[in-house]
Amino acid sequence: MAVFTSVTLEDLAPWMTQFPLGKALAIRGIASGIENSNFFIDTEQGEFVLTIFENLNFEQLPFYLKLMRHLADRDVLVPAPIANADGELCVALHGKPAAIVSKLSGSSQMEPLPVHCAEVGTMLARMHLAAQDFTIYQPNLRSLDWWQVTVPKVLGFLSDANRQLMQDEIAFQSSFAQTPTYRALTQGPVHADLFRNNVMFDGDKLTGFFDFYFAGCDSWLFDVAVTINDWCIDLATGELDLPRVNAMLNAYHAVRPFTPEESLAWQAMLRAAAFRFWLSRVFDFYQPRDAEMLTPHDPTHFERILRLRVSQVVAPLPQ
Ligand SMILES: Nc1ncnc2c1ncn2[C@@H]1O[C@H](COP(=O)(O)OP(=O)(O)O)[C@@H](O)[C@H]1O
Ligand SMILES: N[C@@H](CCOP(=O)(O)O)C(=O)O
Repeated sequence: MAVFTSVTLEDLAPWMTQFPLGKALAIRGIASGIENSNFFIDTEQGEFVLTIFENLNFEQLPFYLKLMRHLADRDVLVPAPIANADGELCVALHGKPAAIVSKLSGSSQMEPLPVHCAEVGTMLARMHLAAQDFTIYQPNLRSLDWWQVTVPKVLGFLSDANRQLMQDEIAFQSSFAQTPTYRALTQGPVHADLFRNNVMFDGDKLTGFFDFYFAGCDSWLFDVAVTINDWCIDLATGELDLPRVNAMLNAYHAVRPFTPEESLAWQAMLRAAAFRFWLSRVFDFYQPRDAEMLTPHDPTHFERILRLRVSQVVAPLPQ
């Protein structure tokens, strides 16, 4: 279900002449993925990934593609978008925006150990630092403003207990966002969806972060919290797994030390990260998008995580 627009080798031949990759030798649709049409392409210069964007438009894409190019140029492991002869990273194919990026080797590590979490922590800190001088601004489009307009749309679908939880959390997060602690958090471009399925490993070595299409400017700590909530938990219960949490946080801290304000904000940020994905999953569950034939992600997973992050005191950040 991840090839919404089909492309043949014959379609590709004239289109590829604008890229410095030689001839396309083979093309294979990629089955996973839910947003875009993705293909592996073999060219005379090696293997690449072709993406046809099904929802994002030509105005929206430069932020994501230029951010990936900026990071790749600074040795952060991400797919490097390939420019055509006019220097463009995004070019129409079958009337839709399309891009070619380098192919990361390996596969996703869905049962990570502390060693994998440490790799992710190190690269995440390097990514935050490397993106500091990226000049294009786009907010995280799934942040507080989106939460505030989306919560009223889903409240009617929820049980009394979940409606209460959602109302309490949006009130808590709205007032937390006004505090000096929140305002002191360092902000910059963040991935904002760095789940296990968006990172590649070759054995224990990280080969790259990908799927930057939820990226935007937000607090670095929010990015860390999103990542911890997916990589460092017992998947059945949502409980934090301390060996993995410590591995990721210590590795991050060794590259980009956490600040005292970030320590104060840590628990609230873990709540924010759980809330963000509970809300989007509830929204997708009750208001499925057109033409989607996919099983929506389970919202109860992040409801469980949110309840835990609200009720349990979390261990402090390394200082
Ligand atoms: N640069 C890349 N290198 C290697 N594999 C990739 C790359 N980009 C995407 N893929 C593969 O394609 C799949 C779908 O990509 P993804 O970005 O998750 O799609 P979608 O945006 O449609 O959700 C990934 O799970 C991965 O296997
Ligand atoms: N990670 C999000 C959904 C985004 O899907 P992705 O496959 O594009 O990362 C979630 O789990 O709810």
